[in-house]
Amino acid sequence: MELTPDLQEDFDIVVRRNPGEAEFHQAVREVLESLGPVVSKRPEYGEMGIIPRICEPNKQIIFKVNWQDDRGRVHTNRGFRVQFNSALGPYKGGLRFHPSVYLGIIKFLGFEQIFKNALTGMPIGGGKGGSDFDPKGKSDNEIMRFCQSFMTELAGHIGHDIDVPAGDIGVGTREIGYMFGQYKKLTGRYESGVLTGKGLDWGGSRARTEATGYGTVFFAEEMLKLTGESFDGKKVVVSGSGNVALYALEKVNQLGGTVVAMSDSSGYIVDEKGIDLAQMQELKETRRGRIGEYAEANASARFVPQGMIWDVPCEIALPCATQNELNIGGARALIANGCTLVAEGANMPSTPDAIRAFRANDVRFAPGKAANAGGVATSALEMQQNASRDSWSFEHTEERLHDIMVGIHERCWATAEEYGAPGDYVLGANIAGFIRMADTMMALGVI
Ligand SMILES: NC(=O)c1ccc[n+]([C@@H]2O[C@H](COP(=O)([O-])OP(=O)(O)OC[C@H]3O[C@@H](n4cnc5c(N)ncnc54)[C@H](O)[C@@H]3O)[C@@H](O)[C@H]2O)c1
Repeated sequence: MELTPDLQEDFDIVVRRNPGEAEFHQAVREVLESLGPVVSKRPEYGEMGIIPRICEPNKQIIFKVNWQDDRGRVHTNRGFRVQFNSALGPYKGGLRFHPSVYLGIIKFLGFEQIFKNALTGMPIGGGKGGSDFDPKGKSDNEIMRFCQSFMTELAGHIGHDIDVPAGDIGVGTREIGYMFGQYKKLTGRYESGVLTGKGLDWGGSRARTEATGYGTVFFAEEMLKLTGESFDGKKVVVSGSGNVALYALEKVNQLGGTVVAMSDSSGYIVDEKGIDLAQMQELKETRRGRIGEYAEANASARFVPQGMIWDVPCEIALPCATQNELNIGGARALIANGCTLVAEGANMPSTPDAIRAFRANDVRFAPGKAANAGGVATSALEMQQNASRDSWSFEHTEERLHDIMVGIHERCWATAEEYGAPGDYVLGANIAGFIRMADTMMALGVI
């Protein structure tokens, strides 16, 4: 899609200033493509330089992380924290440990995060961090030593009123625990609100583990309701088998749908009988095994080591693994097999040409910054519980999450309609998130 000349100029500056950061350019372009109608309606945003200010992170911190493996060998990784925008509250966003991590990945995720957090309506700014450390195959002690060393470098930059990291790919409750322990030791303070995704015994929130996957399904449920449909009896494909994917599976099951395929980076499994949650949790959360083992244990399932999970016929697709995992080939396969709804549990899993194909073929499409916002929203609920030294029930927290997702859906839907693009959740999410941030930045002055 073409950009208006002013937005093109803003985008050219982003590309020039951040060379080689393809994912960051992709995330910025996708947002700018939606903003044409807003900046022409509200020229004051242009006069106050809101867009260039939003595209430039407040701070980008890069640090060295040395650690020793179980045989005493020394390794050096790189750590990142990008504090993108704090107009609406302390920086908030996860930490990713994966060998593909470099500054461009963290910036794309941080940029997405500021719009997502704005959309939730909660008092949280946007940030993201991580490391090129590969947790795969590491012992528990190696993970602990890495997390401690990472936090030794990060601790001086975060705090419950400054920046509150959480989990993402490769970072779950175990890693948050080791990092929280090290932060406590370094600072001498029990500052519960400095990290979210904590264990329930030490300040975590019920339903946080489930929140991103549940929230994605709640969002898709709202989309279905508009045409009088539900998950009941629907065939669903969920990519990934990590935190987001597992709890999307659980909620789809609860709503009467059947998840027939899931994946990890080694391939995918198909089980027309429906994938069993308890077995998958045991395999992925407890044993941390490879997905092919599920097919070895279940006669009704088969493992496909190569190829594309999107070839599996389904009515609903929930990409919940990683960025750019659903390309034009995947989109064409989904469309040809009759898929009518795609909701992103992962961040930016669909490539721009895949999204264009969904639009052109009337496939309802929910972008991650709206559909997966339940995770960060529940992190904000965890911060609320920490601040009041309270602990809510699972039911209460899930109900809050559900209400938040219904609210985000409504906001995206109404905004898309207001700007003349009914049903365009990409445009609705980008504009609704942008306006809340832009108005706040105007109110706070040029700082
Ligand atoms: N955890 C959260 O609360 C949260 C919130 C919002 C968005 N997200 C996004 O959801 C996605 C998944 O995060 P997660 O927390 O479930 O992480 P996770 O580490 O628990 O799981 C990641 C999953 O993706 C799979 N995967 C990674 N690279 C892959 C590849 N190249 N091909 C196929 N599968 C691959 C892994 O095997 C694993 O199953 C990410 O895009 C993340 O940014 C997570």
